[in-house]
Amino acid sequence: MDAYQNVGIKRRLRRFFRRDGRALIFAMDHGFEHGPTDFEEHWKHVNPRIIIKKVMRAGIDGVMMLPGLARIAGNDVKPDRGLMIKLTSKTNLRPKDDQLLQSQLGYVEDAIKLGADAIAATVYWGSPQEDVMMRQFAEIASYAHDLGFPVVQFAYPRGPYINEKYGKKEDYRVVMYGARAAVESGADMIKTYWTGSRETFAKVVDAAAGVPVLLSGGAKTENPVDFLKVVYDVVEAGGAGAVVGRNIFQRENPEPLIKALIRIIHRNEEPEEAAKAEGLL
Ligand SMILES: O=C(COP(=O)(O)O)[C@@H](O)[C@H](O)[C@H](O)COP(=O)(O)O
Repeated sequence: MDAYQNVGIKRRLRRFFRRDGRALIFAMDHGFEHGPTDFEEHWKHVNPRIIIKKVMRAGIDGVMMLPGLARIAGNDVKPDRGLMIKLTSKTNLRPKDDQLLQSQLGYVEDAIKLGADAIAATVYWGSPQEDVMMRQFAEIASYAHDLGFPVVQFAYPRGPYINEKYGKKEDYRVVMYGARAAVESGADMIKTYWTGSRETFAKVVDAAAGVPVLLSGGAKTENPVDFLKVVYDVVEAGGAGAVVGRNIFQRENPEPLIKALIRIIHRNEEPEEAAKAEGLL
């Protein structure tokens, strides 16, 4: 028999992942991490209740938010979809030297009170502050697991040594190192960067040894098909889907893009085919 908390972890993960083991999750932490200017393209989306209603209608599998935003809009996330609460963050206002640290801004209890189905935290692997984020993650994961909650790691390699040795943080060797570090530190789901090709992303997936790896969306692409192609390659590489912010909320009407992403992630449709079906081409 499973321990009680293992049942809780499995049940809660199912609110994000469909039977195919894949998920499309909407990210809405940009007002804090990047600043409200991220919403200026479509200013009404700065209101989480407006954009979350749109993504729900389009069929998104889950939503990720910081605790205070979940207080405002968590209830708009339908009960059969996953609510992920992230407990660490940083503002863009910090001095440059402190940008490589994510600080804890809430507690596991807060996420539980808010109805979370999963609890997330970032680790910048390779940062001079890596030790602080490892400890934060360990404390959050240990407590959340005890209470039956899955833990998501935003496993982002970032730091001076990485740039020196690998040239860029998206080099697959360092992305797969971050994914592996996430697995070995106890993550149940991993969010990380695109490595630029299907072949290299497949190595990241292998390094994660069965823990689902989701793409971190990145900046909005002018042509939506370009983004669909990346997500297609992610799932072809064995990735478990995507966590997407700007490519959704920086479009006035994000519903066709979300529906096209769902076709790719859950129905294995090709990018152009999915784009045509949703009127994007
Ligand atoms: O991880 C984040 C920020 O990463 P960043 O420091 O901008 O590389 C989150 O703010 C976002 O949730 C994540 O980037 C997903 O949103 P998009 O990249 O798709 O906008």
